[in-house]
Amino acid sequence: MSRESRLLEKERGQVNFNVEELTNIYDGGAEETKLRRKVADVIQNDPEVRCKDIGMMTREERYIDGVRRCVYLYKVLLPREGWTPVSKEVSHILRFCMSFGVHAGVFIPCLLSFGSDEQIAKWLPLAMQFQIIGTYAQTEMGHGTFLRGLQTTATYDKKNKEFVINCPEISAMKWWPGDLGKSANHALLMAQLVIDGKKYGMHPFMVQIRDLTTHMPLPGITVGDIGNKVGFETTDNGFLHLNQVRIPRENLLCKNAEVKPNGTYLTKASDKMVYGSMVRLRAIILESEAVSALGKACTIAVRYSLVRCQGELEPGKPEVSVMEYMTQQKKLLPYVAMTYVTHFACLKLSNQYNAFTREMDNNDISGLPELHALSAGMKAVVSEQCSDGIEILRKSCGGHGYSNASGIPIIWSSAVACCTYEGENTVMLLQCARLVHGMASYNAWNQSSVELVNVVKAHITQFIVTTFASGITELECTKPVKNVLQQLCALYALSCINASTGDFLKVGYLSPRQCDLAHEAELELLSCIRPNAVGLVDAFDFSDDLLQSCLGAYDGNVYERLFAWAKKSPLNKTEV
Ligand SMILES: CC/C=C\C/C=C\C/C=C\C/C=C/C(=O)SCCNC(=O)CCNC(=O)[C@H](O)C(C)(C)COP(=O)(O)OP(=O)(O)OC[C@H]1O[C@@H](n2cnc3c(N)ncnc32)[C@H](O)[C@@H]1OP(=O)(O)O
Ligand SMILES: Cc1cc2nc3c(=O)[nH]c(=O)nc-3n(C[C@H](O)[C@H](O)[C@H](O)COP(=O)(O)OP(=O)(O)OC[C@H]3O[C@@H](n4cnc5c(N)ncnc54)[C@H](O)[C@@H]3O)c2cc1C
Repeated sequence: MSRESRLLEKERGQVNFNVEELTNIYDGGAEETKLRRKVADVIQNDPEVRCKDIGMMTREERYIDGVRRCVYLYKVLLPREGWTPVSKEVSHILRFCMSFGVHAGVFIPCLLSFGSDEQIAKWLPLAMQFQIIGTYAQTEMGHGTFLRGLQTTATYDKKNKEFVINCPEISAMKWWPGDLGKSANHALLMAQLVIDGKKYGMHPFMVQIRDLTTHMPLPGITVGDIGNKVGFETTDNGFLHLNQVRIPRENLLCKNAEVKPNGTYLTKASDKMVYGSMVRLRAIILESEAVSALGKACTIAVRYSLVRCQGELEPGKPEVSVMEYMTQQKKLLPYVAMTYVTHFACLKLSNQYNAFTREMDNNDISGLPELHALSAGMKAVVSEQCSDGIEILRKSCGGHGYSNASGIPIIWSSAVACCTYEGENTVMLLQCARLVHGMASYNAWNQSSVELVNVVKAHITQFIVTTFASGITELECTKPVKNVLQQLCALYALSCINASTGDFLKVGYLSPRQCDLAHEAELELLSCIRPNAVGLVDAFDFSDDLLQSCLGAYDGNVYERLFAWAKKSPLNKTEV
């Protein structure tokens, strides 16, 4: 056993709470843990679909690997295991990053949100069996945030009972939709509806873009991949230009509004229902795309920091693990706390979303404005805090943190996108401010928007802390687990306060002495939590396969893994 493995084993011996109990709480119960592990075992024991190290792959190899694994998953593995795309098991499969995230996670749910019963009956079975592969095409080259500015039009042709879809200029081209570039043959396309020269705003249309046999683009369609990005390498974000493309009248997804054969426009629900898909995604992607990513980065950085020996605390004494340095504890442990605290706040948000969908089934959408405000604010605050944290955790691993061998750069490159998609964060914060504080006149409004953004960040952080604090109070668990959760709650709250003492001092909410006390209390908590650090990240229960990290493996064998990984570099195929 290597020295590093022995160090980690010693650390695990001093954890003072039941790690399995905390895993069960994090998962939402022992049965959930059992289900998640069963799925992980099935995935990891099937070489056709298990996670592999993509660190050395080209962009094209990563895309092809993601598509191949995904098709195998749906065509072979799910039927073999007796699982359907809506089985609970599949919700755990999304953790194993593959392609078709937008098809499965956006296109299909939006079809269910916007389609009539007949339209769902027509397209859903095809989508579930991948006979059609869809994208959600809303954003254009020239507009992403300002939806009322979208330029793609859908003009109703009464004579032929068709819509004519057109991108009037280059900036109207759809740009960014995931799975669009090479995979999708259909698009759930958002366009401005026009009837007899009158504009009715953004509406959803089902548009076939490729031939189902040859996969060639249909007439009037120009489609392709937008090129290399910061991350999301397994996803072919694409461009789509439509030149006078005709679709049947029946392809307007008409749960909320329809156009009669004679061109009469009939609305059936609030025009805000068209925004529903964005509320849903903001409410449910945070856990899988931001918080889970932070948990992986914490696992890697904590395990590595416990085995990385560097320097002496006392001259002449043996080298210590970098986790003994208070600065390292300050870098890592508040983000371990954030993972737990935001995980449970996101759970509350998704529960609120599910409650809203039940109200919506009874035609009650009165809760939509509040849910829009909370989901927009949470999406902005949590995605930013998590992605900022992942970068701090990467830097805390020194040089090896800068290598793909650590696994953290790939984790960060995917998580940070959550600050932009589904609503750019600043815009989301301002939406939350508007709904929480009311809309002043546009000029007073723009002049105060910088402060409003900060006010909303504080508002949402307070929601996160109070949600977790009340959740712990109600939680039935052993005392050691409750104690460590209370420490994490206090650490997250204090780290947020200490990052903003200026605001508290400015308004006289805290005195300078109280600010000193808050700072001292945080340092004391770091020391209290330090002995449990490895147990807290072990409780996330990320397998080595999921982490794909030479620094964060469960056994701590960092150096052997690093060297074995480097030797696989394509540059090492030849000595010269
Ligand atoms: C489980 C998932 C699995 C896999 C997926 C994995 C990864 C996903 C990766 C990528 C997917 C990404 C997809 C996308 O990015 S899709 C595109 C997302 N785009 C956006 O979010 C656009 C953001 N812009 C907006 O939301 C609006 O334009 C904005 C709200 C910013 C401004 O609206 P507008 O300009 O129309 O004016 P306002 O006066 O501000 O609003 C009008 C009115 O409507 C209300 N409103 C606005 N938005 C919403 C909403 N979402 N829900 C409810 N209500 C909304 C707003 O409050 C105003 O109401 P009122 O005051 O009563 O007039
Ligand atoms: C990885 C990834 C995947 C994506 N997947 C999809 C997809 O599947 N389907 C899809 O339709 N789209 C997708 N998108 C596009 C995404 O939804 C948009 O990029 C996003 O909505 C932001 O819009 P934008 O790019 O036009 O930014 P802009 O709105 O142009 O933002 C640029 C800057 O302007 C500021 N700004 C804009 N408006 C305001 C305002 N009113 N007040 C104050 N500041 C403002 C913003 O804060 C930002 O700083 C994806 C994007 C990414 C990165």
